[in-house]
Amino acid sequence: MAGPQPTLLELSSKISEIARSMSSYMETKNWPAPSFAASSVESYPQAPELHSARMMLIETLMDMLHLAISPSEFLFWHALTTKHDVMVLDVLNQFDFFSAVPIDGSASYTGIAAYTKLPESVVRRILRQAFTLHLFAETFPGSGYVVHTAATAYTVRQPLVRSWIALNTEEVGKGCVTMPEALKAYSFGKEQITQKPGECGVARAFYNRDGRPDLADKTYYHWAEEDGEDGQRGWRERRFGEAMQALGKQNTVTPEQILGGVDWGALGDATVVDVGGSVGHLSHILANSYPNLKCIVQDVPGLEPQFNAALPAELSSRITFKAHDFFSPQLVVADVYFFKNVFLNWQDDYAIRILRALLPSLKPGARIVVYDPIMPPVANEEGKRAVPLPVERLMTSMDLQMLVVCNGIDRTIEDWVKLFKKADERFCLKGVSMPKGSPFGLLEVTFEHRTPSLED
Ligand SMILES: C[S@@+](CC[C@H](N)C(=O)[O-])C[C@H]1O[C@@H](n2cnc3c(N)ncnc32)[C@H](O)[C@@H]1O
Repeated sequence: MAGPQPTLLELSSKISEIARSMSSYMETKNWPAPSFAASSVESYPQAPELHSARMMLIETLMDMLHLAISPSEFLFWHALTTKHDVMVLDVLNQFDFFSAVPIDGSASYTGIAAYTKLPESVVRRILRQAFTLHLFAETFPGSGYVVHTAATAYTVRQPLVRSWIALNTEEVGKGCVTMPEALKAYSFGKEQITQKPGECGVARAFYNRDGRPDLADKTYYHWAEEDGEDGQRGWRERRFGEAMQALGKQNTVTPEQILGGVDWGALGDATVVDVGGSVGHLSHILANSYPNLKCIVQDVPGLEPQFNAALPAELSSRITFKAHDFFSPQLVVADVYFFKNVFLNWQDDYAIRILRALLPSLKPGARIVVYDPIMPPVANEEGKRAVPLPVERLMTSMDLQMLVVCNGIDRTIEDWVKLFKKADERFCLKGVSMPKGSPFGLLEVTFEHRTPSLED
């Protein structure tokens, strides 16, 4: 890293300055600030100016923490602690420590051991590391009685987050461990990474351990759909659906940001196909905001019961579910095909197949709306970080999540332009809206259906 280096003192005064301005802003608006207590508010309010300040505060804190630890100790600490942080979260979740402690009271170690059916000695050791992450706490250090903190209380109030934790710790976490093995097997010494979903870290960990070529096209979704004994078949798929719902409930992204710059109202009585729409949470937002819209959620058949369970009665006449494989020709003629967080799962060969599968039903002027991460450039025109460090870190982690789970990718704007052109020259990128501070973008593409002329 060239150029002037920040000092601890400079960083600490920047931290105080931002913290002061955030606190006074919150006070003037009468907004309570989050605390460690179980009764704390769950998050900061959605105000763009507050969000920017918060990202800057986290960036500065991250820089200061790194400097305070020192370069050599950082490597030792990081390699030692982070995997145990993940393991501890996994154990808390799998053995349901969250229910073992009452939300408005405390539990003894003996009580937690009885509830979780784990030896008390291991309960104490797991919790001791958890406390260092503000996951549970003792009423006071050494009291022997454990209470919820704000973060663990969130799992009680929003239980779907537990499926998000499980997806990451139990499935993606194992895929991270086998990722180097997958890279050695399929990509080492090659110009490009393999495009095949069955050759990723998760495949190597679970369903294609021996690298069988006949399983190279098999995806995480196929595996999640079929895994499990008779009555339990599809449990991973259901849990994945819950994890997506939990992510959808995260209020860091507002419905306005998801719906972006598209003039949905101007569509009038239109049909929107929510392709790969999971249990329909995006369609709920759309149908709620625009009473003239009808939505058809298309996804794998196993998600239909969860779709039905999640569908609010007042929207049931306007949102329906249709099992559909998005690699097969699209059969529904619609005004808009909305793909939210779908293409990130697929390398270009597959993404192009998904786009081309739409062609049989695309009428002139039909729109394809894509909501997906848009990978920012590393640096802006001034040669500075293009996005704050915590946003950069979330983006790189999401990109690697795609790599590990399905050999997918988070694309830059240039990648998107190339992808649409390669899929079909008639796809025309009309606009991109990226809410400030958000890693996601909304791409609006129209299908310019030209009658071939003599020059063509
Ligand atoms: C990352 S999730 C996104 C879900 C939802 N759109 C959202 O934003 O929360 C990708 C979705 O694609 C679906 N999917 C995967 N393969 C599919 C296929 N071949 N045909 C249809 N849907 C598929 C999955 O079941 C899953 O719901």
